[in-house]
Amino acid sequence: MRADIVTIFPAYLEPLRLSLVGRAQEHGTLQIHTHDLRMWTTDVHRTVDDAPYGGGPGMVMRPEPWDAALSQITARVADSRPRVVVPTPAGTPFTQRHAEELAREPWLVFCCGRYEGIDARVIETWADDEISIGDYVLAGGEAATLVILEAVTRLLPGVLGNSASVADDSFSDGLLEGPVYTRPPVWRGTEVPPVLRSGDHEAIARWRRSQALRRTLLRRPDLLEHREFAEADRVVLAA
Ligand SMILES: N#Cc1c(-c2ccc3cc[nH]c3c2)n[nH]c1N
Repeated sequence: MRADIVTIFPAYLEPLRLSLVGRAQEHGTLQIHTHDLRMWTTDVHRTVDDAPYGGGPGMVMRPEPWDAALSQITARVADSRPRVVVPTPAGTPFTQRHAEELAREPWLVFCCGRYEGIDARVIETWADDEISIGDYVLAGGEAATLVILEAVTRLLPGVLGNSASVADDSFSDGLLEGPVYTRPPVWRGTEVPPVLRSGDHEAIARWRRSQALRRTLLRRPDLLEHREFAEADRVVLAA
C-alpha cells in the first residue's frame, strides 16, 4: 500500500515512523509520502487560507493549492487513481469495517485540513471518503489521519505478528474486546479468573465470548441492535 498525506504540518506525521506503522514501512508493506501543501502555493507568503464567503469566524483553505497538489500527486501513476480520504468532523463515522475496506486499497491519499476546513469545491472534486474519527472537534485532520492509518496498517498482511490478533480484535466480530490478563496470577489481592489458567480452551473461549457480550451490552448496546445471536449468546445477554 502507498499512502500520500497532504498537510501544512508535515512534522505532525512523524509518529508514523514509529512502532507498527514504522515497521510496516521498513518491511516495504507500506510506503508513506508526506507533502507540505505550501509547496503548491504561488505567492511570497505561501498563503493557503482566506476569509470565508458569507462571513463567520476563522479562515477557509483555498482551493487552488489543494487542486494543484492533488493533481500532481495523483498523476504519479498513469491509469491509476488513489482513494482520496478527507478527515472532517462532518464525515462518516470511522469504524473497523471502514478500516478493513481501506486496507484493501493499493493507494490512499489523505487531505489534512486546518482552519475551518477545506473549500467545499475541493471536497466535491476530489474526495472519495469524508471520515470522522469521533464526535468531538479537533484543530485539523492530521491526528485523524494518524488514527485511520494505524487502524488500516495493522490489517495489512504480515503487519501483526499473530494474524489471530486481528480476528480477536474489538469490533472484528462486532463486539467489544473483553478483559485481558497476564502474570502475576494474583496482584494486589486480585486473582486472574481461574478459567484462564485452566488450560480448557473451550471453556476459555466461552468465558471470553461471555465477557465480550456482557461488556458490549453494558457499554455499547447499539452494537447489538439488529443482530441475531445463538442460544448460548442469548443466555448470556439475558443474564
Ligand atoms: N476526522 C476528523 C475530525 C476533526 C477535524 C478534521 C479536520 C479538520 C480541519 C479543521 N478542523 C478539523 C477537525 N474534528 N473531529 C474529528 N472527528
